[in-house]
Amino acid sequence: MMNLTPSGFMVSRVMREELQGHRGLVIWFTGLSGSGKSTLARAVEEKLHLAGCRTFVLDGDNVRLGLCRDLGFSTSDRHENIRRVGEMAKLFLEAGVITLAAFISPFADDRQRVRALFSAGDFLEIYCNAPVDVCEARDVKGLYKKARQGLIPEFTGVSSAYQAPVAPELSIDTARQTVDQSVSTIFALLQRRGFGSG
Ligand SMILES: Nc1ncnc2c1ncn2[C@@H]1O[C@H](COP(=O)(O)OS(=O)(=O)O)[C@@H](OP(=O)(O)O)[C@H]1O
Ligand SMILES: Nc1ncnc2c1ncn2[C@@H]1O[C@H](COP(=O)(O)OP(=O)(O)O)[C@@H](O)[C@H]1O
Repeated sequence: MMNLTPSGFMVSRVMREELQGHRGLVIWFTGLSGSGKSTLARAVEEKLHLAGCRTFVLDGDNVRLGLCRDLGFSTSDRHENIRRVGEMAKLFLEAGVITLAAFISPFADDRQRVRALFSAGDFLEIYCNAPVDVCEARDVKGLYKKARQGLIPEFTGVSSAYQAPVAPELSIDTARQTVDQSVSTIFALLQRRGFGSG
């Protein structure tokens, strides 16, 4: 394409991980608006941080105010949003960080392309599974109400599709579980993968 040569640096991912004492990881939360992605990403991050891990949360709302401020919610803009976030998560992984990405990421092919950026074991997909009526009843930001009034076009679950993951590493029923139960379920998986002390 262009005349680009990736640089080799003196400090590798493995050297960073050895210095800090744990591996990097990408934990990707997908689900409807209000399904619990941000809540769980924040809670898991806090617990990992207190256990001495280097962490960072990438979240739809904050990324869309900066890096992706030029993007809206059309299918092609969501596609570009998830592509950029996937690439950013890859950079964070090289930096050795445990990255918690919380994006609706409604389309299966976009999520698959993100997954393909990573080696097995470096990427965990967590489906925050709650029916749209539960998310709508929560209406954390009042967006469902606006979407039903026709004030927000292409709103996921109302006027834009959400394709549920078929084989995520974890599917969490956030409609039935408490936040604490969901955090424990995630930590059980992380501990099986050698992360955190619980
Ligand atoms: N049309 C439409 N559809 C869905 N969501 C909308 C829309 N307009 C604004 N918002 C707000 O944007 C947040 C979702 O951004 P994402 O980057 O996660 O979306 S996507 O993955 O590109 O589909 C989403 O945040 P969460 O509620 O945390 O999911 C909303 O606050
Ligand atoms: N098991 C659970 N996991 C995550 N959130 C839950 C759970 N049970 C109830 N909730 C509530 O659901 C809401 C989810 O909102 P939020 O995390 O902003 O969702 P999202 O980031 O997916 O839009 C919060 O008010 C949270 O307290």
